[in-house]
Amino acid sequence: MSETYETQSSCGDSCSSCQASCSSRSKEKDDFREPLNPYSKVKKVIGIVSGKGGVGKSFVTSYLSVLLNREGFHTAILDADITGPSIPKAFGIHSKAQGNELGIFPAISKKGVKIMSVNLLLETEDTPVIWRGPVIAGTVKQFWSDVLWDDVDYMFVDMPPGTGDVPLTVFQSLPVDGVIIVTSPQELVSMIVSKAVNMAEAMNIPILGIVENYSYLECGNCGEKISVFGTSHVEETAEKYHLPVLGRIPIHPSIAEAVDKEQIEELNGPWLFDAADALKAMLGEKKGESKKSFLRIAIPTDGNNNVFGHFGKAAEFTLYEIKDNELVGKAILSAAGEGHGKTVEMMKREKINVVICGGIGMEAMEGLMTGGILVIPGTSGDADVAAAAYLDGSLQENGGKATCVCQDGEHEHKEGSCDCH
Ligand SMILES: Nc1ncnc2c1ncn2[C@@H]1O[C@H](COP(=O)(O)OP(=O)(O)OP(=O)(O)O)[C@@H](O)[C@H]1O
Repeated sequence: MSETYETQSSCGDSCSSCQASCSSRSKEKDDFREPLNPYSKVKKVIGIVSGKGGVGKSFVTSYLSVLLNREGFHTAILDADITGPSIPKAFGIHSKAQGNELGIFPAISKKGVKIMSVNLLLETEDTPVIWRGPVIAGTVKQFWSDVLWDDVDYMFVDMPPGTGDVPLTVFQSLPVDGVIIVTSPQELVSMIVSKAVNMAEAMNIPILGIVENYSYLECGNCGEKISVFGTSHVEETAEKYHLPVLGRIPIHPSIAEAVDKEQIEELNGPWLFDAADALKAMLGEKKGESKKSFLRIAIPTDGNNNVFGHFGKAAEFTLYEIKDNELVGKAILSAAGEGHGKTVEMMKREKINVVICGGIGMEAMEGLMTGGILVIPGTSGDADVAAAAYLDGSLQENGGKATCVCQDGEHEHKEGSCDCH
């Protein structure tokens, strides 16, 4: 890449303490980047970086997305560690990415974390990715601009390890709002963290803090903390760069087990609560305060509680009101089947968050998505079952992928089915 970043900023010698809103960095950064696709809104992009490989960067990325998702935030992971993608497996995702003319659908975990990784595009998961820096950066850019992320509060980017050409190019491809540096307690740590700090500062990206992984091992009998990798230097390193320590994670069998069993969303541990609080502060949320999750799901139904085959022709929608993942209300909304334009407007008026349907025209889908409504097409059968499947995550994994997104007028609309295939 011929362009280089402006390393000076109006923030003085160090940009590590400056906030995401620092105007001196936003303009010059934008010049390098693809725009986010028009159907997505991402509030904060957080890069998880490490000065070297194998320090648990992917675990920190995944677990932070899980913690904030648990609190009701919409979280996503862009797996930019292209040559060593390990994120989908930790969430038990083995499906392939699907798409349509509007873009690529990310995989959605059981609890609702959106994930895009090169592993979702490979023929088989064990195919090695042997690509050079510019190709990797091109793929990461596409993950940013071609994936239908919808509405995301925090997008976590699992950066390629190290501070060489590849992570640098990836950094330049994305509008990162802040980075968290992951490290381990070894002698080398100061030098490795220095490199990561220098890289972030050269890019004018604020550093949110340092997380130390593999900090210690706790004896199961006496509770003694054993420093397996030697005495930690994280505090003095953090002090040197005026950065907070956002977490010290022990070597813990439950972590390795949760990742190996593909159940990271079931893991419980307090190790990254400070990091989660620092991230919440970026969106003005209070420490320890949980964002309540209210959800309004609309499903076109046929009068017998079955999913009706075409969104725009449905005479009624069944509305499900959800609070904290529990059904708190169910009602019928009359739609009169007046066509997709009026139906889209009705969905916006009714403040619907998710539409689950059978077939849907491209224009209607576009209208809903630009209104910030998540669309899951290709669903049939009992509407209650579909709504429940959405809530437990199985609809996103199985249904909705057989996307029946068809061009209006190019197929017959039959009651309860769509003929576009
Ligand atoms: N604190 C921990 N205790 C136990 N196991 C851990 C811990 N942190 C990470 N692991 C395990 O170590 C392995 C490597 O972790 P991870 O994939 O997160 O590293 P990484 O830094 O992303 O690696 P790379 O830089 O090579 O991409 C994983 O199997 C993970 O489950």
